[in-house]
Amino acid sequence: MLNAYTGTAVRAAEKPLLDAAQGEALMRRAAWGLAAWVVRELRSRGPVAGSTVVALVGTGNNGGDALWALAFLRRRGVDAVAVPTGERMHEAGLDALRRAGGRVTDRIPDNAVLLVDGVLGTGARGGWEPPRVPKGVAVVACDLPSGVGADTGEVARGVILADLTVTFGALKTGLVVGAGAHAAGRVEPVDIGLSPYLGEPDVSSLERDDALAVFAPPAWDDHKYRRGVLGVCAGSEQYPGAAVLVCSSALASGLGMVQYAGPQRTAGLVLTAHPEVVAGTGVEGKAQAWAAGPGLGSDDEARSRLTEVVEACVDGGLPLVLDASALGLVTLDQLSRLRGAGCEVVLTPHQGELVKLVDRLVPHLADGFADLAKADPVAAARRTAEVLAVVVLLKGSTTVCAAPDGRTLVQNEGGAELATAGTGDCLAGLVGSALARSGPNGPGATVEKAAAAAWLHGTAGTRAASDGPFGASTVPDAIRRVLAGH
Ligand SMILES: NC(=O)C1=CN([C@@H]2O[C@H](COP(=O)(O)OP(=O)(O)OC[C@H]3O[C@@H](n4cnc5c(N)ncnc54)[C@H](OP(=O)(O)O)[C@@H]3O)[C@@H](O)[C@H]2O)[C@@H](O)CC1
Ligand SMILES: Nc1ncnc2c1ncn2[C@@H]1O[C@H](COP(=O)(O)OP(=O)(O)O)[C@@H](O)[C@H]1O
Repeated sequence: MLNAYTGTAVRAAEKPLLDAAQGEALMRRAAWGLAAWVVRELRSRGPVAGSTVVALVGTGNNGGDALWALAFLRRRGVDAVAVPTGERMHEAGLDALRRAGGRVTDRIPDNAVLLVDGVLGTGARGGWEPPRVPKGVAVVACDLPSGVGADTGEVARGVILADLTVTFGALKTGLVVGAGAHAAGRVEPVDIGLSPYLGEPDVSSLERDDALAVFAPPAWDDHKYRRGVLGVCAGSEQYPGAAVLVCSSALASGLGMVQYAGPQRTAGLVLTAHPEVVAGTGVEGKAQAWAAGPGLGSDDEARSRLTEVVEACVDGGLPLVLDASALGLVTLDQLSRLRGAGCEVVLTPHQGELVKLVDRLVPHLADGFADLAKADPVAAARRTAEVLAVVVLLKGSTTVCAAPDGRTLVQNEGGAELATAGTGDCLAGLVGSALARSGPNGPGATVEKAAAAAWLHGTAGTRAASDGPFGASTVPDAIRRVLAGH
């Protein structure tokens, strides 16, 4: 599990150390870590000594880190060049650079092989206008790419995309969410001794082992009902394929059984693709969790199919994931009855569906909510989860999974290749599978099961993309490969 903290929290954690006159020591530790990563980057591209490294240096402590790092690099024989972006530079850092034999110029030298972005860090207010960075120059951001909001990942205006971000004290939320995560590239944290002062993380991310624990292989004495039975209520005359995608993904994740409830023609398609699915028109059976919504449509039949599933979950205290059409049909009364029955409930909207859901079910939050969902998806998912008292999995370039108590997991495994019709149906099948496998009383918080599904889905998407462009029907096979360790 990786933990990330808001920039505000990291600054608060620095405070006791700054009050104890440890500021310069912290900065030198940070700069030493940055310089070490720059050396590794240089080495992977060619010789270290004699290569030109330029740093864009802002007016604050972020610039100070960059100047100290340049001074350390100069001692390794690097041609270390500072380019100031403001009226002043950190005094001690500049002094260190000068003493080490580095130089200050007003433009990026043509022979620079690596650029350190040391303009703005956690003290940034808004964005800036970056200069043009020559092609082929590696970019290493100091603490975070300048212009990325450390608390949210919002990019205000102007940012230089980094190949690597070396971040100090702790991962920042802004480096693992949305545009900030994209701008940061690979992220390497450097320990500067803040851990005792950090408190609870703002958001966390599941790593491979955490996610695979949720999708663990069967125990030697398991039987099919112990491995989990997922009920699927998806697909319609208009969108029959959704039913197949949900069932295929659930099966690929290794369940004991998938039970399908839907009209005959759709059931026929499901059975043609997967004869092992137990299909019927109603919800009777042995389902231990339900996935409802993909391709259901919005007519009376869709509404009554969803109602049937909700009632089955309320009666049995079963977990339920609601996706796509179900997000436009579910009522506040149904959600409250599910909660009352102790059911685990996960809603899986994308940004547009979340805004509509809030408009319809939580009108008092609706004002400005569309802007919030765009700028700060973590806050938007959290607020909705809290008000509706369910887990919200908000889809997008970052998948945000928020629990009603505020616990939030963010996953970034998938790339934009997943933005193709039907991949959300696959994700619904995986969330359903995670809920069914551990059963209603099984271990692991609901939000972790949702995040594990997002991890598997994103990793499968990346796996599928490595073979070229793909459609959603390829995702189940990629899920199997990921679980097989290929
Ligand atoms: N505290 C420590 O000892 C440690 C701190 N550490 C490092 O310090 C970083 C935080 O440093 P920080 O607080 O000095 O803020 P920073 O991010 O450099 O930016 C603020 C400066 O930029 C300016 N400015 C703001 N917005 C702007 C804009 N849009 N466009 C242009 N200018 C803008 C603003 O100037 P002002 O406008 O206020 O005059 C101010 O001077 C942190 O990320 C980490 O790298 C580590 O070394 C560990 C030890
Ligand atoms: N730019 C992106 N980067 C990474 N993943 C993305 C991106 N865009 C969409 N996705 C993922 O693709 C899936 C699309 O789901 P959804 O919008 O419900 O599609 P559909 O309804 O067609 O199945 C989600 O899991 C989402 O997180």
